[in-house]
Amino acid sequence: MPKSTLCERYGIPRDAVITIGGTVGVGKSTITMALAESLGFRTSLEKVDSNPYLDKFYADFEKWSFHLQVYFLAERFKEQKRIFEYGGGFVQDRSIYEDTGIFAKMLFDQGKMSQTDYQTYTSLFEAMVMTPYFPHPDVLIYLEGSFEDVLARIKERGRPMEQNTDIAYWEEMYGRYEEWINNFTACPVIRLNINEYDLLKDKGSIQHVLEKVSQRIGQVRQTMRA
Ligand SMILES: Nc1ncnc2c1ncn2[C@@H]1O[C@H](COP(=O)(O)OP(=O)(O)O)[C@@H](O)[C@H]1O
Ligand SMILES: Nc1ncnc2c1ncn2[C@H]1C[C@H](O)[C@@H](COP(=O)(O)O)O1
Repeated sequence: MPKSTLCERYGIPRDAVITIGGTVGVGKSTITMALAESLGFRTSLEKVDSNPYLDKFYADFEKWSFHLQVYFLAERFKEQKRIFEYGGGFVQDRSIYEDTGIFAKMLFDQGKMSQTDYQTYTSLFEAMVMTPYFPHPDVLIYLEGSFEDVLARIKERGRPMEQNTDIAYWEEMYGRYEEWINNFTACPVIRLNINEYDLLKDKGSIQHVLEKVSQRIGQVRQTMRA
């Protein structure tokens, strides 16, 4: 079936922006690519291999936290601009809200980023959000699973810098993600448990995700009409 027909069948606008959120290793990149492929959308992926600070950051959080956050912010800003200029039709791997609400805040709270650096970072973020390039996504698909499953995926993926990171870092992040999503209101949310689909064993399980997106977009439209 042509991809445009799939969008029509599921009532997903061709200019929609679908953002995938969730903790490290939960499966964001995998579902981003599958969803974009099935809808004929573009992807906005996090580039890990070309990140000049990530390895250094994992080796010394205090020294590199500010550099890394500014780098991620700049990369996400460029991606937001690209999405805006194409007029949507994107699946985005991680939201900018997670950079600020999870990572930067956690580093500051843990004393791994100074107050001055955190303030500079926050004011940069606020200035960026005020530009036209930051419309809210149409929907955020939040991936959730047990901590044990997420940890197993991080191990299986095997990025060396992540293997050497203390388990407490992932545990703290996992807890913060739960709290963050419970209070998230910037756009409609779909909570998707990672046991509800398995794109590695069954590519067709993307249909289940499409149905959920379709239902949520339908609900939003109904609320707007009422
Ligand atoms: N349904 C699945 N079952 C088992 N492993 C999965 C599944 N989806 C993704 N993975 C694996 O989990 C690891 C992390 O996935 P990835 O998409 O890179 O996560 P993220 O982008 O959230 O960090 C990868 O090794 C990936 O192949
Ligand atoms: N804003 C961030 N601060 C610190 N580390 C970050 C940030 N965004 C992503 N990361 C790290 C976490 C992982 O090691 C890689 C890629 O993230 P993933 O969830 O695997 O796509 O970058």
